[in-house]
Amino acid sequence: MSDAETLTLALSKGRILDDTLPLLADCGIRLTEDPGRSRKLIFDTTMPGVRVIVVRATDVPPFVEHGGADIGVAGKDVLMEYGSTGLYEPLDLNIARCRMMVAGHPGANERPGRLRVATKFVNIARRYYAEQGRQVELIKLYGSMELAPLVGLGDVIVDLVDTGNTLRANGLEPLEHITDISSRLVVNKASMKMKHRRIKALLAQLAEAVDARRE
Ligand SMILES: Nc1ncnc2c1ncn2[C@@H]1O[C@H](COP(=O)(O)OP(=O)(O)OP(=O)(O)O)[C@@H](O)[C@H]1O
Ligand SMILES: O=P(O)(O)OC[C@H]1O[C@H](OP(=O)(O)OP(=O)(O)O)[C@H](O)[C@@H]1O
Repeated sequence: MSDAETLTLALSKGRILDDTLPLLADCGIRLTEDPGRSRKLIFDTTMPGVRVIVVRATDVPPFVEHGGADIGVAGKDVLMEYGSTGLYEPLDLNIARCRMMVAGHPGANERPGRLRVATKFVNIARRYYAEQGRQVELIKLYGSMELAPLVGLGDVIVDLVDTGNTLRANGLEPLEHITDISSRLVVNKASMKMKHRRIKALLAQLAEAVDARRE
């Protein structure tokens, strides 16, 4: 199959890969090697002309927007933080569901004056507090946000919460709900035109697989 007909799908290791592989399998697409056991970054699949690349979660939007992949799966958090309009986002895959929350010690968000907010989601936090008309100081972190309020690095955090176990284990509480999060299928705009027939068919299959799981 020529390159013009090959579909490249960008996934990220971890939750997205774990949750997307069963959906792809429902569409008859299986990786020919286990990505969990391989150091490879490009995987063939059982569907001719469909290959999967494995990138960091935050790298899925730039890979898809700039043509390194035709299609990708990314969390809404990652897409909101990325902030570009250069991607189509045609399908909510309803996987990796969680909530973007403000969290901290009880009442930490009610502290008067400029709130210090530790987060890896600085763009989302900036927009959220701008809408609230609240002055904040943002402290950019790359992980383990829950640690910040425990050691006095910021008053609150903006982070993802699912079961609430991580917050509880660290004596913190969810304080404000910012938005619900799930993973979305994103498509390169040029690929949508050039490979329309193949992408449309895959989208329809995935939409069906997502619906079947809701039932
Ligand atoms: N606790 C959670 N429950 C459900 N979904 C989650 C949870 N945490 C994150 N997610 C979703 O899964 C996506 C991928 O998260 P994952 O933890 O696998 O990667 P990451 O740690 O953000 O990536 P990286 O290690 O490259 O920084 C997130 O962007 C988010 O949409
Ligand atoms: O409410 P819970 O079910 O406890 O989930 C919330 C945790 O999940 C995510 O971290 P993740 O597990 O991805 O680890 P990370 O810090 O390595 O990103 C998020 O950043 C929280 O720490």
